Amino acid sequence: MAVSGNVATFRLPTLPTIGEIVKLFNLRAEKQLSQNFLLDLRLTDKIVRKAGMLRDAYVLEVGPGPGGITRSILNAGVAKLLVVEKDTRFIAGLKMLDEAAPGKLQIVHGDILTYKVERAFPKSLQKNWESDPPNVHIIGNLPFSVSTHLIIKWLENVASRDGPFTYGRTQLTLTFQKEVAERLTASTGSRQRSRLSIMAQYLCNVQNCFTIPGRAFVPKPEVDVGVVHFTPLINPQIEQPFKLVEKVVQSVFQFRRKYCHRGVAILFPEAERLQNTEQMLMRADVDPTLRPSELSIPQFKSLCDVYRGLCEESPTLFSYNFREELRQKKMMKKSRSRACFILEEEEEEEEEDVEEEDKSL
Ligand SMILES: C[S@@+](CC[C@H](N)C(=O)[O-])C[C@H]1O[C@@H](n2cnc3c(N)ncnc32)[C@H](O)[C@@H]1O
Repeated sequence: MAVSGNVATFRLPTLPTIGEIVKLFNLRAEKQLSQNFLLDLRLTDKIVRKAGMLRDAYVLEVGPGPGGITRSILNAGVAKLLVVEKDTRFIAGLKMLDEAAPGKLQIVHGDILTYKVERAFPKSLQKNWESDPPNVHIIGNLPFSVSTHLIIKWLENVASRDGPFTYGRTQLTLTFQKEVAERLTASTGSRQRSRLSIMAQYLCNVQNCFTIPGRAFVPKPEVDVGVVHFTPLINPQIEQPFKLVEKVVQSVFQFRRKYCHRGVAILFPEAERLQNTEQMLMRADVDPTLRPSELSIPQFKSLCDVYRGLCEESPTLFSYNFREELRQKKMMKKSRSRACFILEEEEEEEEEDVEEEDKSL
């Protein structure tokens, strides 16, 4: 099937199926690398359609593996496709695709976490941030651990308009574990609303395109997969440095089942906690008894703006680290009562919540 709606001018010649490529090159999926392959080209076509119009586009595919999505991208009539693959075993199979699509495919054996995307394509593709997105796209079905790490890195790049966003508002189409895809797109008040929802949505228009059942992959992962499309916003909904937004959002969601004042409080050293928390929530006009998931992005914006003001008034505030304070308190207690060390109830609760939030990023 060609990409629907587009009259693609390029079609790959008949090639061995992805399943045959996997057998031919003995590409057994490595469990410790969380490799799961998509062999059904109708599905890979569907993912690629969600990236938008790719005719004459410059595309970076992350983690092509045996090349299912790679074929669909080439068939969409792109000008250039650059693939970054970490596992050398896939390079020979990808070279077959290179021969079938001369001049279109560039294979990089490397790690996307360190690859310099800003050098991948010609500078002439750059567009103003305020213009339509450039004809540059990133597509990938990566292991979940990598894609979550990567999206946080790339969101920071959106904020600073560097890395893949040197070209302008480069669009991303990436897969995530279904639950992460739901968090990325969760709206105010929903159960899945989390730190990731705010960080993604204040910077991008984020769309949960569709879910791929785990059974569509070989080998079958334990979970289903969500395909998510990101288009950076012209104007971020919060105009503060990424690290400041990250700190406020992370703190608020630290105690996700409690009222939001609990999370806001940990932005401040113990000595001035109560007073500053009250002041911050009042100035930001945020009801302290809302749960973190009930806060809208404009409310996070107010919190970030007020916190920025407080940091300007007190220059050491931004470097304050609640966990560090907690760790030092624990160490002092430990040394005071080595024989029987009992955590106070509230600290235990805080520790549990901190751990719980770490798990549910
Ligand atoms: C889940 S498999 C998907 C393969 C293929 N795209 C598909 O859909 O069938 C993930 C692929 O990403 C590659 N990969 C994992 N970590 C990577 C990294 N840091 N940089 C580049 N590729 C990576 C793996 O080797 C593997 O080929």
